Amino acid sequence: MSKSLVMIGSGGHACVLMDLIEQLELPPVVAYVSPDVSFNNQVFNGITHLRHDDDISRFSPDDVLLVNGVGSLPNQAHRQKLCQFYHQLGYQFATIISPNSIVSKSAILAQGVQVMNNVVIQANTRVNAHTIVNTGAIVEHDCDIGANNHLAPRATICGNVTTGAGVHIGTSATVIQGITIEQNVIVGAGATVTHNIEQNSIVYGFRSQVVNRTQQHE
Ligand SMILES: CC(=O)SCCNC(=O)CCNC(=O)[C@H](O)C(C)(C)COP(=O)(O)OP(=O)(O)OC[C@H]1O[C@@H](n2cnc3c(N)ncnc32)[C@H](O)[C@@H]1OP(=O)(O)O
Repeated sequence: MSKSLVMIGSGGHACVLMDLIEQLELPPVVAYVSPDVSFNNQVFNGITHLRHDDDISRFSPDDVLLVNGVGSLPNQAHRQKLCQFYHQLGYQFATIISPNSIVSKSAILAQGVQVMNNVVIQANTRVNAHTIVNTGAIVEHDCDIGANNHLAPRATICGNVTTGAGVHIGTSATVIQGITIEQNVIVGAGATVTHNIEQNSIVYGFRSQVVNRTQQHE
């Protein structure tokens, strides 16, 4: 990666990405875009502050890559809209992979994917564009994770799971093997998903059922 970087956003997710960019010894972040005029965060000291999205035109798409530092929470489309806005202007996004993550050589990570610290992504898994695989998440083998997903901290995605676009897997949630989760689903924090989930659903909680194993196999 030889182009300089421009950070979109200046909140918590952007600060974590700034740490990773430093650890990875990537090219410098030459500017950040944030509407916040009273912003006072040491992480961005000395870096050009662009207050409006349109100010990006000070940098040619030929010279910079963008890093989407806007975090992702359920029911918030802001991050995705910004991606579309900048793509339409011809800008491309950097893919950031923490040096403290384990990513299989056979995994495929699309443009703009962000893999944070202590993530594991196993063999033959694909992660589509602009998805965040957040701190400590596990994505097992042969998964197909959709675009603009957020796998929140410590989410566990077992093997052969498919997710549609815009899915949020909440922190510490578990999806068992072979499940399909359709687009725009929210899996709540700590939930365990054992059935396929239809689009635009919210999944809460975990229902433990106790079945006598002897009777089960009679
Ligand atoms: C680096 C970072 O910090 S990344 C951030 C990671 N964060 C996450 O992944 C959070 C994911 N979000 C959640 O789990 C949310 O609670 C959601 C999206 C599932 C639900 O949000 P909302 O629809 O706003 O629900 P709301 O907060 O109004 O709660 C409604 C009820 O459901 C309960 N509830 C909410 N979330 C959950 C959950 N994950 N599991 C069980 N119950 C829940 C609430 O306690 C509340 O119950 P009550 O009426 O008895 O008090």
